[in-house]
Amino acid sequence: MGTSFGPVDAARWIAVPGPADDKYTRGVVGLVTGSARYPGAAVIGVEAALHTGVGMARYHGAGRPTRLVLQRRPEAVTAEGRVQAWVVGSGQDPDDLDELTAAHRDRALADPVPTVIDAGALPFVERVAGTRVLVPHAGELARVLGRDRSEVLAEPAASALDAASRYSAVVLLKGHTTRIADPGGGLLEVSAAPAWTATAGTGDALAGVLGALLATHALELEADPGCAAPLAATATVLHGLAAERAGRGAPFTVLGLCAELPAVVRELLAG
Ligand SMILES: NC(=O)C1=CN([C@@H]2O[C@H](COP(=O)(O)OP(=O)(O)OC[C@H]3O[C@@H](n4cnc5c(N)ncnc54)[C@H](O)[C@@H]3O)[C@@H](O)[C@H]2O)[C@@H](O)CC1
Ligand SMILES: Nc1ncnc2c1ncn2[C@@H]1O[C@H](COP(=O)(O)OP(=O)(O)O)[C@@H](O)[C@H]1O
Repeated sequence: MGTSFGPVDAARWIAVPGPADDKYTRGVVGLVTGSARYPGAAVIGVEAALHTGVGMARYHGAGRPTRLVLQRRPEAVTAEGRVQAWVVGSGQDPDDLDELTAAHRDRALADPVPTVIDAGALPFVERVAGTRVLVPHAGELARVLGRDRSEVLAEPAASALDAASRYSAVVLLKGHTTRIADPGGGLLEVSAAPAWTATAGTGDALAGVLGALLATHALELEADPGCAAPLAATATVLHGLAAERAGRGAPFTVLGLCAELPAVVRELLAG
């Protein structure tokens, strides 16, 4: 039904910095992820974004996730400032979120730049001012559509397309085959990841990879918001190939997946 999207396609969507670039022209991604309940999701998203390649990652959240992010990645910037893309909602429960994080979330959702909307931010999709990229798993998409999870699993492509049309969004429905639906009815399919990828936290990493790709393609997205769909497919390819490299037919950890991202980028650029 959809168009298959693979490594050759993905290689076209990796921004390579040139001699005239600085950290700001490369692109800054902002993350409002994690919470007291799920602090690790904050660390994973930042780790994934930095390993995908970005000029800067800004992180905004509560005290504990912020400390953990800085402990792992001192290069993360916690001061507020402009970003070219946001990642919002991984590791958050909208019914159990502190006021500071909720305020950061609401500011990010109102910023008219491309925004990755994950997990706890999905209920707020209609508030998102910029180009919307939803990254639900089947259970989350079911809640977004008001359907049963079994219905989404039975008709994944149609479900993703429905949500894309309803919310004028790119919808990346995660799974062994990941479907990327756009509001115009386009559908891309990516099957790059081993089934070992079904482990807690890999979705948080995917959101970070995608945030980095959106931030480093700000000019392309401004000229054509439709670029969000191939960029979402590219994130899925990078993530799947990094999972394959991290596990090589065996289990792996999410930080191990993130550590493989630069090698995957190198391989794709080498052709
Ligand atoms: N390290 C971290 O901080 C992580 C944080 N995460 C965050 O955790 C939050 C919740 O994500 P979920 O995808 O779990 O949320 P969901 O609410 O989509 O999934 C929970 C549902 O899974 C089912 N379920 C739970 N335990 C089960 C079991 N043992 N066997 C069968 N079914 C079971 C139940 O139906 C439950 O309602 C999100 O904000 C997500 O981003 C996850 O990404 C995991 C890693
Ligand atoms: N059977 C599978 N084969 C390959 N990849 C999978 C499989 N199941 C899940 N994945 C991938 O693992 C990731 C899981 O994301 P998600 O469900 O959001 O987990 P979490 O919220 O724990 O981070 C997604 O990238 C998804 O595409």
